This record gives sequence, C-alpha cells and structure tokens, in this order.
Amino acid sequence: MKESLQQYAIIVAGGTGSRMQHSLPKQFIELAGKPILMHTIERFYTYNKDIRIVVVLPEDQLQAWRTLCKQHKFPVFHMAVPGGKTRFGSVKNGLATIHGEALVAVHDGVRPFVSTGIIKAAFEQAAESGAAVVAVSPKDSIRELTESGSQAVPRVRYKLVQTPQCFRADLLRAAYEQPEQEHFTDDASVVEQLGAGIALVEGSYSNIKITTPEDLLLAEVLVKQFEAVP
Ligand SMILES: Nc1ccn([C@@H]2O[C@H](COP(=O)(O)OP(=O)(O)OP(=O)(O)O)[C@@H](O)[C@H]2O)c(=O)n1
Ligand SMILES: C[C@](O)(CO)[C@H](O)COP(=O)(O)O
Repeated sequence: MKESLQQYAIIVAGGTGSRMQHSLPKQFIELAGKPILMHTIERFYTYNKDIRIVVVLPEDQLQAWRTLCKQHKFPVFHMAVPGGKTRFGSVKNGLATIHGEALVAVHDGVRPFVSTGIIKAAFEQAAESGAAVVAVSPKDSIRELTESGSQAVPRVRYKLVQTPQCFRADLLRAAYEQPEQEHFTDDASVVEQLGAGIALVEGSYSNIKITTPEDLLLAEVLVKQFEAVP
C-alpha cells in the first residue's frame, strides 16, 4: 500500500482587504473574540493535527501577528512568511517553504467556515487526480456582458469556485514557475495553464470569502452556528 503523503496548508492572508474598508486588514478583524485568520487556521488543524501550516502575511504585519498569537495564546504551530504584491506572489512565497513530495492545499485566510469534511474531500481528490478545487453551483441566474449589452447564459454550465484548492506539490510548483498572468484569479487557473485537468469537489454556501462589509454581518451569524456544529 502506498504511504500517504505529508499534507500542507498554505493559508494566504497577505492582502490589505481594500474592499472591506476597515481600519485593519480584514484577516485580523475579530470574530467571536479572535482574529478571522485564527478561525481559519484552526479549521485545518482540527481536520489534521499533523498537517504543516504555512501562513502568508503582509510583511509589515508579521510582528503584529506574533503579538496577536501571544495575546490570544494561539496554540496552533505554524510558519509565518511574508506575502507578495498579489495573491499569486503570496502563494509563491508560501510554496517556496515546501520541499519534496507532498499534497498542498491553498486556502484563503478569510474563509473561516470551511468544514473539515470539505478539506478531507479536497485532499483525497488531489491524492487521486493531482488537482482538486472546491466549488458550488450558482443560485442566481447569470448574464454574460457583450458588446451590445448582456445575454443570458445557461447557469448549469457554471460553478462558483472556492478554496481550498489542493494539488500534488510538484504540479503546483511547476505551475507557479510560470510568469503571472491577469487571468490567474485562483490556483486552479495557474495549474490549468500547464494543461493539467482540475477535478471539482462539492463546496458549501457557508464557505464564504469575507470580502465586503456585509460579509462580516453574515460571518457573525455563521460563527455561532459553526461553533455549535463544527
Ligand atoms: N497580495 C495578496 C493579496 C491577497 N492575498 C490573500 O488572498 C485571499 C483572497 O483575496 P481577497 O479576498 O481579494 O483579499 P484582499 O486582497 O486582502 O482584498 P481586496 O481585494 O479587497 O483588497 C485573502 O485571504 C488575502 O489576504 C494574499 O495573500 N496576498
Ligand atoms: C481564490 C478565490 O477565493 C476563489 O474564489 C478567488 O479567486 C479570490 O479572488 P480575489 O479577487 O483575490 O478575492
């Protein structure tokens, strides 16, 4: 039987959160008494106590993060590294700390409501096929913008992509050797550029990316439900 590979999580939290219009980068805003980023890290540790966690932070926040971890007596061991100007640069910096054969999940630091079941399913699929991405079906109708206005498109042909996005480490490394391109909005788009197939794993409508102020209101509700039924 093949031994299972070491699992890593790169939790990207190197952004400024401009759309949140808050005085703090959104990953540090407190939810139920601790920064959003701590909730996110805990999800991966709850899933697997042996996972190795790499947290990517804005360079000027590294010291502040260490202080926050001390203040909150945050128990989860992790490596913290400085981010890049873009998400692509931040993932690349996180990936540079990972060597050898492994499975790597890339997850947004501002998606604290990912379930352990989804993390498990994404890792299992990546172990089988090399690349797996969590996604949900759209609930709204979709229109594509055209030169003359817009046009309805069949929504059954679309998925909304979330994180975690899990990959065999060698595939992810090769992908992030490529020069950054404008259409690289997530890790799957970078890996796909190599010609690799991407498997989809069912996500959850609770696995929101906290992006704009109204997401914080929703997060206040979700965190209560999540703490009751993790
Ligand atoms: N240079 C960057 C930009 C983004 N991210 C991370 O990627 C995730 C998803 O990005 P997004 O929600 O866009 O975060 P921000 O870039 O911080 O937000 P905004 O675009 O509103 O400024 C976040 O956890 C964010 O911290 C990162 O690690 N490094
Ligand atoms: C990676 C991602 O969360 C998948 O939905 C998304 O692409 C991030 O986009 P953002 O513009 O960096 O928030």
